[in-house]
Amino acid sequence: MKKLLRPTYISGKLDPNYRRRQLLEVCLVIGVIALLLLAILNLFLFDALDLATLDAVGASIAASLWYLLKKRHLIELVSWLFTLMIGLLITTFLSLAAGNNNGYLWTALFPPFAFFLLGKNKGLWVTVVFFSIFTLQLYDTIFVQQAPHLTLGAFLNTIEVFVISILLYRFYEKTRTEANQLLHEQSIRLDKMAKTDKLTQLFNRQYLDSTLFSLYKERRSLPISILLLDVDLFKRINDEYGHLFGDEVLIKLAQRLSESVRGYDVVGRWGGEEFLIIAPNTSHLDAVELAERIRKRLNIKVNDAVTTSVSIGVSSTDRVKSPEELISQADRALYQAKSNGRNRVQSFVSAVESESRKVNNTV
Ligand SMILES: Nc1nc2c(ncn2[C@@H]2O[C@H](COP(=O)(O)OP(=O)(O)OP(=O)(O)O)[C@@H](O)[C@H]2O)c(=O)[nH]1
Repeated sequence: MKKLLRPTYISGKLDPNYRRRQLLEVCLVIGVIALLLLAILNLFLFDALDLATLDAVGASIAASLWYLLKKRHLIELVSWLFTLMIGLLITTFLSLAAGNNNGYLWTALFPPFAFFLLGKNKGLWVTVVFFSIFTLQLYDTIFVQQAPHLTLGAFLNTIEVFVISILLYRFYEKTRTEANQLLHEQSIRLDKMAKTDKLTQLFNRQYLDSTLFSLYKERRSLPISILLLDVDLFKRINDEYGHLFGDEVLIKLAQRLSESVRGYDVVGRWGGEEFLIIAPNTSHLDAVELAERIRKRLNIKVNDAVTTSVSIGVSSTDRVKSPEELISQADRALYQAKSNGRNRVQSFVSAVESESRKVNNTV
């Protein structure tokens, strides 16, 4: 019941509800227009008030379903009501028309709607129930009411077509759902690959760039801070223990790094042995504190001879005019941290102060 009343919103063409919604919308709009026209014809041309009333009721039901679909986004509920409505329409028509025409051909329309709108399992059960009712009606028409043009052969042929169409439509629906599912999983996998750095499994530079740009655009009163982090003397580790060992160290550092940040921080590999942390809604002081905590946690004893250390440059958006400037300030701070002896955090603000102090002393 909860699922029936849960609104679902329109997303891209990969959304399994996209085409269901389209089919329902088209059918309901056509239904409202056709039923209103029939009501007018029945009232003014054929003087049949009872049929005109029936048409008007049908048009109101179709319009209400359209409202539930378009304005309330209740696609599950509308799918069920629409399928049941079609089933009722056909059974009512069959019992009115009896065997006077080939009206039972309308039953062929039921499975495509039921399977497409309700899925392979619910569609199967609903179709079986309605086909059983149609079969009983047909039996009554042929053998009880002795319809003139229908024979035992017609009855058997119809049942055979019922069974085959149930099997075929279920097969098509299964194929369609599986293909959709596969596409969906592939698009998730591709999306992940496009964002991820292969070695460390952190976000890659492209993703960091685009995230920083969009966060910068949407920033509010609180600043965004970034931490640019570089592993110290990493070349020595590579030279002494080999590139593969260097890779393992990078993976270990990346793991520790992602464990050290808060859930809303974005961590990625900026390139080589450099990492970037984007800390949204974080003041410069808080970012420096965060950097200090990270620096301590990344002092990892990799083997008896090697303990890693990192240098970190910190900058914040309250002092910049663009994301590029934010990066360049963090880069300058990082450079200072390296020049001041490595294994330290350098805020851009104090980096500038110490640079200007140096200039003043020289003058
Ligand atoms: N194993 C491994 N090494 C890498 C990777 N990317 C970059 N490097 C190495 O990282 C080293 C970076 O060295 P440098 O830029 O000289 O800096 P450093 O030795 O870390 O010294 P400082 O930055 O000044 O502390 C180079 O030897 C690169 O080859 C990688 O994916 N795997």
